[in-house]
Amino acid sequence: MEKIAVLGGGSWATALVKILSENKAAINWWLRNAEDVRHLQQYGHNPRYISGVKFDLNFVSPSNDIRETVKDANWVILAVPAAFVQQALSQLPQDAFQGKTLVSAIKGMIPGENVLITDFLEDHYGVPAEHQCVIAGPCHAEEVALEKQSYLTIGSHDIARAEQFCALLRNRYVKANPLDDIDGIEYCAVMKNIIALACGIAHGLNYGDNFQAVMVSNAMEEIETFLDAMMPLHRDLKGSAYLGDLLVTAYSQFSRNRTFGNMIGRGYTVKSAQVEMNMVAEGYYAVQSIHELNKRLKVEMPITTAVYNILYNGATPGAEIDALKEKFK
Ligand SMILES: NC(=O)c1ccc[n+]([C@@H]2O[C@H](COP(=O)([O-])OP(=O)(O)OC[C@H]3O[C@@H](n4cnc5c(N)ncnc54)[C@H](O)[C@@H]3O)[C@@H](O)[C@H]2O)c1
Ligand SMILES: O=P(O)(O)OC[C@H](O)CO
Repeated sequence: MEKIAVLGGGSWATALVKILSENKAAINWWLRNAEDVRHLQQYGHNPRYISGVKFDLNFVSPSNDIRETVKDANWVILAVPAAFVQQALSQLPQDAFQGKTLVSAIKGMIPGENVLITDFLEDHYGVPAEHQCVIAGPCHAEEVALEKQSYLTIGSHDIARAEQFCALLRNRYVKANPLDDIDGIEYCAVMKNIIALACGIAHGLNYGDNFQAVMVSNAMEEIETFLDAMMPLHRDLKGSAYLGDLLVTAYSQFSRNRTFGNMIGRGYTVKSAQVEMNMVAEGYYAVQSIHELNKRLKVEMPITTAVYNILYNGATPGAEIDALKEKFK
């Protein structure tokens, strides 16, 4: 039997534990909150996120001891927001992941270091690139809970390893496919969150679907320009791990980033939007990282720049979106 450690207590970790445990893998599940662990052990539900999902505790062992959770696992899935990765892993020794496959389910970068999660794991924990996978694709935890048809893409330099992980995920409502462009899909997942923030901001300012469609079309060009400058490769951005993920985030009622942007467009401060959400909009942190990286690349990224100016430079959302309106074709 596969032994899988899942790290994180939010919506996505909860959805992944549902998928994997229903396939009868043994899951050690680390949540930082001891109260949530006790609730899960007693009632079989995560009290905070997608709490309608009931777990079979014959397959799921919740714990708030991260060392124990990771110890015997051959797969370790990281599903905490990027901003809290360093804090979460700080209790682990540097060789904690030796001989294991690390799977990042995170769509974000390490703030300050401005590196992808896979690069962070290689640099700080010595996990070789070929021992890593990422989970990509347009998939909201809320729809997994409802068992709505979903598609995941598993990126890895080691395609056989990615295929092995796909096999652990596939079920009646989840299709999973391997892909070797691990860095491309990781960067794209980071950038789509920034675009969803921009879509939310525009919506909050009362722009409609016509404008959003043009925003998303321009965003695809912005993502392509950035990826080509950062890591040139012939890739088909029409694939669901790229365009599909952008679309679900930009349009879905479940999107954290769009919701956060919408509040900013309606006049909330960053702090009040964060307090009201209870969930983490990765794009808030990502825009700072991408802005920093682009100081070196110097490619044209008008949407990213507008979101950065609004969130970090005190620019007025109305003025920034008005400026974009003139640039878009
Ligand atoms: N939710 C989805 O549908 C979905 C889908 C694909 C990928 N992801 C990615 O999964 C990752 C996890 O996001 P999520 O949606 O599960 O989170 P979430 O927004 O549902 O929940 C927030 C999480 O952040 C944790 N948290 C909040 N403040 C913290 C702090 N100060 N220190 C440590 N942890 C703190 C909470 O405990 C909780 O686990 C993100 O990178 C996200 O982009 C999410
Ligand atoms: O759509 P968001 O902003 O909730 O982000 C979650 C996932 O990345 C969707 O694939």
